[in-house]
Amino acid sequence: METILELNHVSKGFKDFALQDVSFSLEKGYIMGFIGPNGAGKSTTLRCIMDLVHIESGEIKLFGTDYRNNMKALKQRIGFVYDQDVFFEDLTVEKNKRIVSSFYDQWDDDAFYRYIKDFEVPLTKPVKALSKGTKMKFALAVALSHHAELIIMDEPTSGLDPIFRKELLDILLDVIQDENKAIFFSTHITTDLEQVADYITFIHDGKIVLCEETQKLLDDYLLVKGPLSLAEKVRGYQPDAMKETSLGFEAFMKRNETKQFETEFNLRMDRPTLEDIMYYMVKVRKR
Ligand SMILES: Nc1ncnc2c1ncn2[C@@H]1O[C@H](COP(=O)(O)OP(=O)(O)OP(=O)(O)O)[C@@H](O)[C@H]1O
Repeated sequence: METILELNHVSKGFKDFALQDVSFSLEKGYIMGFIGPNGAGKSTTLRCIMDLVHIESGEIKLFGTDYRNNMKALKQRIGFVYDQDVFFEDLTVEKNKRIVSSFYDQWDDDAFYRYIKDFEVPLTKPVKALSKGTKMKFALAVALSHHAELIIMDEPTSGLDPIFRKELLDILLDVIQDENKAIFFSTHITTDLEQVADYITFIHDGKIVLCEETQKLLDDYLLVKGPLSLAEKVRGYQPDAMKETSLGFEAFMKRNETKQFETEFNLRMDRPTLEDIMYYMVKVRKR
C-alpha cells in the first residue's frame, strides 16, 4: 500500500499552544477522520500539511516526497477545503471558477458544472451573497474538480444541512472508490465519521492521542452501566474513566478488561460512540 500523507514528529509552537511530536500516516484508498476538542490543533495540523503554517521540526511527506521539495506541484494533486474565505467575495461563482480553474493543470469543467448543478450552487450570484453552507458546497465542487488524489478538508460538514451532509458523505464514498485517492478531514460531527471513516486520528492539546481503525476503536471499548451499589466494585477493575450520577455509574473501559466481571454482575454494556470515546479520553487526560 502506498502512503499518500505522512507526518513524522511534527512540532510547531505558538505563544499559548504547541503541536507536539505529531505523527500519523494515511494510505491510498482510505478515509481518515481527524477529531479533537476545540483548540486541540486540528486546523493548525491541516495548515502545516498545506505549508500555510511553517513547522519547526519533524517531517511531512505528501505522495512519498518531502512536501517542501515542490509544494507547488504537490498542491495540484490536493483538493483543500477550509473554513476561511478563499474566494473573491464580490465576484460571481462563475467568475471565481474561471480564476481558480486557471491554477490547475487537470481542471475538469464538466465535473465542476455537474457538482455545481447537483449541489444547487447559483453560478451568477456573487460569493458574498451565498450562505455559509452554499460557500462550502462551492469550495467542495472546486476541490473535487481537478482530479485531486488527496482531499483535505477542515470541518467540511459544518454549516451543511443534514440532507446535504448525507449526500456529501455519499460523494466521499464515491470518490474513494478510486483506490488511488485518499481523504483526510476534520470534523466535530463524529456520527459522520462512523459512517465513512476507515481510520480515526484523535488530537488533544496538540498531541496525538490515537490513530486507529474506526471499527477496531469502536470494538475495543465498552461503556459499562449499572447502579451506584456496584460502582465501587467496578472501580476496583480500574476503568479508564468513570462517572457517577444520582441514577448510577458509567464506566469507560477496554472490552477485554470487562471479561472478568461480565458473568459476575448483571451490568449493561454498550458499544460506545466516537463521541463517547472522545469524551472519556479527554476526561481521562484531564485527571
Ligand atoms: N497563528 C496563530 N498564532 C497563535 N496561536 C494560534 C495560531 N493559529 C492557531 N493558534 C492557536 O492554536 C490552538 C489550536 O487551534 P486550532 O485552530 O488548530 O484548533 P482546532 O482543533 O482546529 O479547533 P476548533 O475545533 O475549535 O476549530 C488555539 O489555541 C489557537 O488559538
